[in-house]
Amino acid sequence: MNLLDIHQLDARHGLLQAVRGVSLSLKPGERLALVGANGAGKTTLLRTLAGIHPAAGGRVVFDGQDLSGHSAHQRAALGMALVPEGRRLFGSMTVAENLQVAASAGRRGPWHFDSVVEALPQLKPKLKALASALSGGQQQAVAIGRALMTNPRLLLLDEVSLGLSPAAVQGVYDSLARVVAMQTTLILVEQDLQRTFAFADRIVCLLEGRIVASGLTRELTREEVMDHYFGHRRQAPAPQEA
Ligand SMILES: Nc1ncnc2c1ncn2[C@@H]1O[C@H](COP(=O)(O)OP(=O)(O)OP(=O)(O)O)[C@@H](O)[C@H]1O
Repeated sequence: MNLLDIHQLDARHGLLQAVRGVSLSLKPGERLALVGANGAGKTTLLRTLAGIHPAAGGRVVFDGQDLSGHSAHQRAALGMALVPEGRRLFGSMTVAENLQVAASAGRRGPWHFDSVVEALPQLKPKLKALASALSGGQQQAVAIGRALMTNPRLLLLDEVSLGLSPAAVQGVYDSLARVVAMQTTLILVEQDLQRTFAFADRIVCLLEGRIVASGLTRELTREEVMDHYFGHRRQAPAPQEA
């Protein structure tokens, strides 16, 4: 059985339709990457799944349960966790407090304070530091840790490498490798196609809110994804003038 089934999902910002008839399914343990140019609708789609942004149409079924009318809090309790773009930590709280406060929103499971810190060892020396005093990579690790504390069955990760140094990005992806070893199902929004290809089982490309390409990572090339990314079609050569 699928963990997630999205049927014809629409989402709007006022008059602008940011997500248009998106349908996709996810099996337990799958790693799906959402790619697309700026403004393609990736963030809106993740936020709509998490219940932070309202759907304008369609249905989301999570583990057989229709989530229509479920609040973000109810979705978190069922096992959906979003790591938002920009991290949104509680800057005046310590790292440990940021992690602990998330536990109350979630489910019971393998993730607890000690296992999260073990998966994110860069946090160990920083547990008593204020979140606002951390580097970007460390803050990103806290944001991932905070999501893990809810014991998610589906982890939604929005641009986790945005604005980080190459070393910090590597640290975040090393942590994610430890997370997926726990069979966590996830949807990842990532601009770096090299990372996407190395990490995801399946890629879905959005353009202007619609799915324009979808396939197993091993069956796609980066060139094919880039073509869809910007809505380019390979054009036949122009006929030669006589
Ligand atoms: N709060 C908002 N108010 C109005 N329009 C918005 C809002 N947020 C996003 N949009 C618009 O909705 C569309 C989809 O934006 P969204 O942020 O979902 O795309 P994205 O693929 O995540 O882009 P990026 O990679 O730049 O984050 C864009 O046209 C964007 O301008």
